[in-house]
Amino acid sequence: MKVQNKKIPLGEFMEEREEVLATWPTGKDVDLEDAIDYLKKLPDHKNFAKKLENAKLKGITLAQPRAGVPLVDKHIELLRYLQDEGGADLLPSTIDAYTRQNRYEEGERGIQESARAGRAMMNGFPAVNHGVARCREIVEAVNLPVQARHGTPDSRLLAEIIHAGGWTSNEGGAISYNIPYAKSVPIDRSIKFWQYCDRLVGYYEENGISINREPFGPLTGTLVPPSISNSVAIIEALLAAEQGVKSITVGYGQCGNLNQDVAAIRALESQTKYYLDKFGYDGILITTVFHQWMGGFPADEARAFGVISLGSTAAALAGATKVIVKTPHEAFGIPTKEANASGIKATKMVLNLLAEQRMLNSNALLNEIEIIKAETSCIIDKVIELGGGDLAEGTVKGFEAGVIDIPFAPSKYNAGLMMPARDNEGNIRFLMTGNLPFTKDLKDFNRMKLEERANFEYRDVDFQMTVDDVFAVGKGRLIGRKE
Ligand SMILES: CC[C@H]1O[C@@H](n2cnc3c(N)ncnc32)[C@H](O)[C@@H]1O
Repeated sequence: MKVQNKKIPLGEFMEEREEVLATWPTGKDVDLEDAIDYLKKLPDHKNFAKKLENAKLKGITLAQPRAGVPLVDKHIELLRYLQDEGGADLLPSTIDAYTRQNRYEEGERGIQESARAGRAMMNGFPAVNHGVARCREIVEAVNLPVQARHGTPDSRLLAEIIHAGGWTSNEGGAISYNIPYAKSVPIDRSIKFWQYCDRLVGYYEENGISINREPFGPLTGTLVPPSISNSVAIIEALLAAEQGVKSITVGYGQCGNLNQDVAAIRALESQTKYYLDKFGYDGILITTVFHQWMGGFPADEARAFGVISLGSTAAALAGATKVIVKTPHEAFGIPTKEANASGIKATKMVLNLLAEQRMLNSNALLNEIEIIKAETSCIIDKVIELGGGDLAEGTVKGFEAGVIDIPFAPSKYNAGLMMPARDNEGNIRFLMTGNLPFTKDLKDFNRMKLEERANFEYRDVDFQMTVDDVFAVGKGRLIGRKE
């Protein structure tokens, strides 16, 4: 399938909408004129893009949980609790796994079973099955903006329903909701799916409605080097801007070394701006989101709060616009509303204590920013070259060539030739670069940093470092030190 990084012509887009809205009965309730009218009436404090813009202006970091249960009344109860008791600044609706695979029949069954059982029989909120009117009930029941968070390669119908339903942000992207989430969705298909979602946001923007888009930063959430996740975020930001998206939140998942985590956010924000400017997209509101630790969590709740507080510290010192909150139930699964609220409270305690503080520009910080930017530029510039100047085509070719390569990704379209490991301070480095287009200097730098650790631990630089690092945090350490 031919892909092109070009804004979808309105007529072509409207034609495709007919087909998308017909894929499930609730699609027929989406009426763009009615949706624009409804969204125009939403107060600013319920608009995701506006709340992020305000936070960026004030230099504050907002706290947002993940949360989703199958039934509307229970979901409203949950979100109100996280708003009132937890103190959330922004609200999610985490979408269930069936909806993420467009398996709406099972979504329907999941709703019936949850109603019958009196408890959640699915791991999220099936927004497509519930439809526009019920999504609006949620927006009307809370005082905060609502965002769809999920992992859907084909989010076209979901995007139509949630935006018409008053949810003013959608998370995801052609790479970030495909490669880490699906085994066999071709990149060219997910690029087209997400160009549609972004074009829908572009249509709302052309009609005076601000809607935020948030590429999923952490990807597989397992030892992902900052330049890999930053490259993906910037590529998805550029693809979104071409379709008319004006509010973009680029994200990053905490890796654990405080200096590298702050550097990653600083590099991400400035390089996103650099590439958007370079390709002539102006007037874009760029914000950042820091995801608290996405890897294995300690089962002990007190230790879990330690991890949550470290992530909050990194987000605050980095000056991220938003932080995604974990809960003390992370090691077990879907949290209770109480556990979810306590994760937010712990996070906001740290954010408030650090409100007036930022990581200072030390040599270590500036050097790490430069390394991340240099690695990221190598990847993005090569992707554009492979595409003959077209970013969409270059992304397809980039994955085929292993120029973009995400560690531990399930997708069969991911090369899987690169391998990460931590250096002696816990920074994520490249143990193997596979076909990543790094300069010799960058490869030598990464090798040198891993040799420092190997010498310190009297071990070889090898894959065992990676294996030990994968399990370290669950065991209460950052670096998987040789026993
Ligand atoms: C991206 C993965 C993250 O999403 C979290 N998650 C997934 N579904 C839900 C859910 N339904 N409620 C709260 N958190 C959730 C999960 O715990 C993990 O931290």
